[in-house]
Amino acid sequence: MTRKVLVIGLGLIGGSIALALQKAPETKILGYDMDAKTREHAKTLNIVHEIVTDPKDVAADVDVIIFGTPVNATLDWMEQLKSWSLKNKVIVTDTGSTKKLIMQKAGELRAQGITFIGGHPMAGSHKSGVLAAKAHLFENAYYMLTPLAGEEIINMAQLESLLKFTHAKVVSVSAREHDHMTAVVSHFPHVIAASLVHQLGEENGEYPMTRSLAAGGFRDVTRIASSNPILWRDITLQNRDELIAQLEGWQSEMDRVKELLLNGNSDDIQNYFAVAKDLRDELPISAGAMFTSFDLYVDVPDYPGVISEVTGLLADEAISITNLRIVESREDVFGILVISLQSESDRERAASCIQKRANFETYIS
Ligand SMILES: NC(=O)C1=CN([C@@H]2O[C@H](COP(=O)(O)OP(=O)(O)OC[C@H]3O[C@@H](n4cnc5c(N)ncnc54)[C@H](O)[C@@H]3O)[C@@H](O)[C@H]2O)C=CC1
Ligand SMILES: O=C(O)C(=O)Cc1ccc(O)cc1
Repeated sequence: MTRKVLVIGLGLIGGSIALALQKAPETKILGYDMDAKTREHAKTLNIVHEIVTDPKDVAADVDVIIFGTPVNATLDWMEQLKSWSLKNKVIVTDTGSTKKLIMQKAGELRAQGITFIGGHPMAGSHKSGVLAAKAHLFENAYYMLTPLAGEEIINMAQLESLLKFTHAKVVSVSAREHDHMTAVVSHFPHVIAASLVHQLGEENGEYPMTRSLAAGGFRDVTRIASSNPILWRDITLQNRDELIAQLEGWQSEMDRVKELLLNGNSDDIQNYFAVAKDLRDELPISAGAMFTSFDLYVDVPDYPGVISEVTGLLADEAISITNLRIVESREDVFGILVISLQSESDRERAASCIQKRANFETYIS
């Protein structure tokens, strides 16, 4: 019997899950996204087997529902789910970065006989959207599940047997533990990254050259400030309490640093950095594909020689390419050429060259 999986929200995470789960035997992946362009891309790129126009219409026929939506949208969908007709044994899960409010809502679903097991793959990137989706995104990364207390073993086993096709390491934690730990290693660092960029922005008036000097270190610690603002608005709102606690901890840490600076004791200052270095160097090398290449997506018409035409244009302008792949090219639809470049500025130059000289549409996902 074919198992049917419905993925709602086909961006970076939903798209990647859909691609990974296509490897599960006898499994049909249906997908929905509220954005028409995303639906179109998901279809063209074979991210799912079938696109649906309204999830409610197919819900009664699916075995697993997975939300790949921003966490506030997931809460809205969970509310709507209460009025849908569903299979008795349906398993509903999500991929959201926060769990406390989602698992509260899961309790309401359980009261109506619907099984919801929270999920959160700990891999991703600052990129968003369906064009960034990759089948191997979750390989070797942790994938946290947050079952409600007393969740039936059979439901957990079924979900885990599906998720094994992501090749992630599945672990179960409580929603409270989840939101605390992710605040420390993920949510709060995003706030700090954004705040550093704001601080740089304030230099613009008096020292406009500062931003041109922002090199490796600044870029490393602020990469995640380029993430999707809607995603991070929702995560921040849902994990506010933990974030406020982190912020208070950070403020005392900054007071400690201020004290070190005021005292000006060189041993103490060196020791501050030495302890941090040891802790950082001892961090387990955690997997999970984090993408830092500068990819440019180009809609190319399907005619012979089109790829060499594009690469020729870039060569003319001395723009180096680090990788090139073509994702799906079917009769009468555009193929999408993914060109990896060495830097943001190379990507900008490549985009403007291709748009101007070939008149092909480009995206940076
Ligand atoms: N970006 C990351 O690295 C990671 C994100 N997550 C979580 O995964 C979820 C998805 O994030 P991404 O894939 O990164 O975001 P994304 O922005 O790449 O994709 C979200 C998709 O959901 C669609 N969408 C938004 N609201 C919708 C709605 N009401 N109904 C249907 N579709 C809707 C958007 O059109 C978009 O295609 C979020 O809950 C996020 O917290 C989890 C792990 C890593
Ligand atoms: O790009 C990065 O380093 C990330 O931090 C990606 C990420 C974003 C959100 C998550 O819930 C988990 C991982």
